[in-house]
Amino acid sequence: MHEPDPTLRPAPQPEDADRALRPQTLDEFIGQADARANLKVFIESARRRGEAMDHALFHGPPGLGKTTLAQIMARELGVNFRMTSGPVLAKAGDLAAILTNLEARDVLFIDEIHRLNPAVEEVLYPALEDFELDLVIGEGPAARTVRIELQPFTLVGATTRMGLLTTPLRDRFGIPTRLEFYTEDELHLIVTRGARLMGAPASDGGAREIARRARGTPRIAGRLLRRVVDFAIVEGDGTVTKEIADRALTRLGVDHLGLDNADRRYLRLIAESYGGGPVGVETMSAALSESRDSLEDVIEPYLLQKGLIQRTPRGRMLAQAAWAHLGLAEPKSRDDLFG
Ligand SMILES: Nc1ncnc2c1ncn2[C@@H]1O[C@H](COP(=O)(O)OP(=O)(O)OP(=O)(O)O)[C@@H](O)[C@H]1O
Ligand SMILES: [Mg+2]
Repeated sequence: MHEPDPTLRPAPQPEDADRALRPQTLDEFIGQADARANLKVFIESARRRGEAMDHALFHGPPGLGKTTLAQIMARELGVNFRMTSGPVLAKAGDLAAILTNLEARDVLFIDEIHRLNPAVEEVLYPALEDFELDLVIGEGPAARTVRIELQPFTLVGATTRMGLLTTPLRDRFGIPTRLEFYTEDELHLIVTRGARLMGAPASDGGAREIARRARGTPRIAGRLLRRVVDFAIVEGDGTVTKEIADRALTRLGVDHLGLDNADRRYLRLIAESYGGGPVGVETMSAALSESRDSLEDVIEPYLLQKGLIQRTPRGRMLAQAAWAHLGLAEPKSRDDLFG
């Protein structure tokens, strides 16, 4: 048995219900059809060859299933799942301790891999390519390098910010996979399955209302479902109907497009303070007291996907659909003003 490693944090502890809703196999996993079909082939091939699967990188907005997919991969490969994250690995030795404890073909999951310390990242390169570690032992004139052979393993990296990965790191992943927002139909299936697992009856219309307003994101769908079930139990007969879902989501500040208060504040700032833009992301970040990262990772991807904003070289601009959604009149175009 290995010593428990302090830098290996346990999987984050979401609400129990969240864990219960997590799909356990690739077949149970709904959506991401392309990614899933490809992974199935790579997993099956690695199994037949009896080798470690090639390293995989999952990127995309939060809550789309990166961690879930990594866990499923380990399960389907029939190997251990070890989990850590970029910011937790402070020193090269932290990573070395984890790597030397891996068993053959294990899956090592590194969340937020774009936040790896450069010194730690250096250690990772030869580990990924040749399953070797070069460690410096001792200091000063007595220092020497020892090479340690590792068991072949599969690194699964996850990031919300592909652009922040260094090129050498990105190039070492044989299987880069981009996760996309889910369609309303896919979320409908996810909500229906979730309601069944929670033992909460949901009408087709109720499940669809939640799906429509879940921002294309299974994690949000699960969260909204739990809140709607609360309302159904207290203010209805326990069934998730379209009416209960609509009432609950409106009370929670989730509008018909699935936008919440933070999304609307973002749009209103561009509309009301900057005449529709363009406005730079740093300015937005200061005005909203939100970190630039959370604007770029969490808020903007969905607004872009919905065609509510545009990114231009001079900053963010409101699209026509956003004015309509906010119920505001679009100002006359600058051509009209100056023409
Ligand atoms: N395809 C899916 N079907 C059903 N539920 C899903 C699916 N994908 C994700 N979920 C659920 O959504 C939640 C979030 O998934 P997960 O933690 O894997 O997202 P993530 O991409 O790792 O997010 P983050 O970037 O924030 O770490 C989990 O509770 C999981 O049960
Ligand atoms: Mg995750």
